[in-house]
Amino acid sequence: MVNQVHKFGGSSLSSADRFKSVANIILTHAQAGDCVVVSAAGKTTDTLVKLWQSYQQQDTQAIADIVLLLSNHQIALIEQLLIANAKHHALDLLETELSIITKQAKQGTLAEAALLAHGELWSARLLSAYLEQLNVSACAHDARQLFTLDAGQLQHANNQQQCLKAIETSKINVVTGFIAADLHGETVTLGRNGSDYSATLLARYCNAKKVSIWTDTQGVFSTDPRKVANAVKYARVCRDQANLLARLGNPVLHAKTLSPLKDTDIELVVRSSYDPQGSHTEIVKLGMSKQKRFLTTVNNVDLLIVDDLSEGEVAHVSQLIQHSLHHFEHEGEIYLLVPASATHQVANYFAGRANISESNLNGVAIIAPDQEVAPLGKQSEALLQTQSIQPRFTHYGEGYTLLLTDQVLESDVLSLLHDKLINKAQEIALIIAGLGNVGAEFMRQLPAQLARLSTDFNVKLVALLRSEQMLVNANGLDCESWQLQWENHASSYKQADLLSYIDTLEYEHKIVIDITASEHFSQLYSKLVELNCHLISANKYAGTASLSWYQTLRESLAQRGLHWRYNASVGAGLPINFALADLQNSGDKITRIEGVFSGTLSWLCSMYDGSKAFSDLVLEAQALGFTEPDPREDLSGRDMQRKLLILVRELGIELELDDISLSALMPDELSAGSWNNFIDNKARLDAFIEQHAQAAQQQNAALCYTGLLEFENNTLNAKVGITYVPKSEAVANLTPGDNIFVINTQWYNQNALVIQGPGAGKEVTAAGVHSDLYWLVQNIS
Ligand SMILES: NC(=O)C1=CN([C@@H]2O[C@H](COP(=O)(O)OP(=O)(O)OC[C@H]3O[C@@H](n4cnc5c(N)ncnc54)[C@H](OP(=O)(O)O)[C@@H]3O)[C@@H](O)[C@H]2O)C=CC1
Ligand SMILES: N[C@@H](CC=O)C(=O)O
Repeated sequence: MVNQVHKFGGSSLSSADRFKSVANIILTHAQAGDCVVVSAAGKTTDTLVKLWQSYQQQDTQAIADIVLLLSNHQIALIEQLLIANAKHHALDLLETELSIITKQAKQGTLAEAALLAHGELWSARLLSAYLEQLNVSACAHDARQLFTLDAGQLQHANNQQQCLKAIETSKINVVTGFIAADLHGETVTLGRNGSDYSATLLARYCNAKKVSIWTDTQGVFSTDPRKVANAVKYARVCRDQANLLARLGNPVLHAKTLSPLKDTDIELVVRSSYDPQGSHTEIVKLGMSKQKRFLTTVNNVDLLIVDDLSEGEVAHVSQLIQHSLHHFEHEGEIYLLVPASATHQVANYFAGRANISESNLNGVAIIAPDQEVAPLGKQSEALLQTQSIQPRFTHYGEGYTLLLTDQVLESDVLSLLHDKLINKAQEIALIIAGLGNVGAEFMRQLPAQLARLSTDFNVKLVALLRSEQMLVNANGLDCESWQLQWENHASSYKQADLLSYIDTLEYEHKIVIDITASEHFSQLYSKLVELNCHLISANKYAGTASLSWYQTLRESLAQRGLHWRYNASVGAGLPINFALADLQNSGDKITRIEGVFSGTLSWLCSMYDGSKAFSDLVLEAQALGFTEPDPREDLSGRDMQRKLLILVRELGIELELDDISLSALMPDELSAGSWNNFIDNKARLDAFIEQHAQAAQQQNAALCYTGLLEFENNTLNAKVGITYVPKSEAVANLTPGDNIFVINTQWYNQNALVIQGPGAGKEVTAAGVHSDLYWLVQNIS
């Protein structure tokens, strides 16, 4: 049974390395019985078209040159991919075919479609032979044996029978795209982007479940990402909008590609063969995804008014000019939007029934949910006028508006339209994990923050999570009354439930905010990134996980263009990460960071004067919301060690947590066992501290807990631990709870840059997370 049809275009097969990547994709994504539809390698079809033109012009020298070019290209591919008999066989066949082409060109018997078909035939044969060489059972099919047309009409019943008979269920079936045969067995082509069409036809004939169009873009974007940097890739697009995009000239999908899928449940996915693990776009049936906004450009078109247009004529002319035509009714007339290069041919076809109404037009189409079309059209006209661009023709259709003008719209104008009309409407989903000390405060601050953001952005809170329960609403939760909703509607969940919920969220951007203290939750990050979530962490576990895990996470974030903010994980609300990034961006080099990076330990050391037991102060710090959920994480120095590692990695230095030496502010034996056990033995902590405090006092110093990162003779020294600091120094005189970061750099050498202020506490930490959220929303939209 054919499970999937994969289709690879010319750019996916443009070199031997690309063929190898395609084979890898097949190895991971295809199974026996699947079909792989291929286009001609690289620019082979263009070269064959040039050969045909030279043949028509009877330019024998050009014919010889082009045949040599084709031969060299194919020989290079074969030589680099095949060995032994497979190679010799492929080279022999190629030589025979090229000499037949040369002979037919001399005799005047070349046929255009049969000539163009060679590109796909070469690709299918080569890929199939290469797969066999990799011990993957594969066979090549010439689609002229599968698809027959009679007077331009596909013979569906017959074709289906042919396909079901020919496709081998125990092999990977590599099928030529783009070509078919007529009733006499003569080659016909399926038109521009015919290989995509071949793939969906094949899927229909073989009852496949899914078609994957592997291309050089990651999917369907809100606009052309090559022209507009802020273009957003959509995870799901409805077939009707994809169809409209195609008819209006958007190059990613073509209207013909979609037609065989009508009334079927076959899934269609557009994904990148350059980034096979990356995210993609699913083209889904109507109602399975919300309608989106798109901006697509229309270049070099003419508008024809056609009289007495009968049913099927547009499809017929589209077939004739090998381009999907869009037609619409406007002020009582039927208009055809025709590429200027095809106007002559179209006008000839209608023989006196078509008049050119406007010519040499460019412009844009905005595709949007019906109710948004009119206001968007008006706004775009106004925006174009601010750029001194007057639309020559404006049409409001079902689900789109078309604005045509004299001039080609450049990237700056498209970016303006996109930012104002498309991006601003994009929805951002917030998923918040952790509603404890800091999380609850974050929620208290959220309504005011969302109100601030709402003037420009569409941010919705869609999930709240604790360790065992979650509260979700894909349309948005009311963040003022979350506690009440939690009491009434929170339900237990498993990680798989959470991930599948996030996967189905129909938002352009998703942000997961981790305000847990959970290592387990941080281990979900890679899956969240696969679901295209941006991340914000107050939690320090991901930033201090093993270097290999951390680097893999960073790579997959970068591959997907996702952000990860974690400013609150060090210094709570203090802008330490921003400062380090800015220093480095300015070309400065950080040579030393020293200070106190724990609010809890700063508070404890400053408050301790012997009048109160140290352990009682620990409980007070806990009640003030300074400590980690288990304060031993602070007392052990582990929390400060984590913070230093986060800073070190921020500087691009590759280090593991245990490379930072540590001495604890408590006796080692108290680290094991339960918190109650610790409380039972708190006298040992008090004695430990008392001893250190006296030793410090004898040196006229203060008992402090500090961290240090320095480079000496190119060697890195990173440590956290107990220090006796002379009482005259700033570190010994901190306001209780303050952090201090003393930063030396190339430019701040003798006179250090100092960042100091509250380094723990729920308000400042929650505010630090909000600062990351604000930054992220500004930067993703
Ligand atoms: N306090 C401070 O000044 C600062 C704290 N931070 C960091 O902020 C984070 C939160 O600290 P704090 O609020 O004090 O911690 P709390 O223990 O008070 O709250 C933790 C929250 O996380 C939830 N949680 C735990 N595990 C999971 C999980 N697997 N999935 C979803 N939710 C989970 C808990 O849910 P449940 O109630 O069900 O257990 C709880 O709501 C920590 O990482 C801390 O290091 C960072 C800077 C400063
Ligand atoms: N427990 C931590 C809280 C912030 O990360 C500290 O005291 O600094």
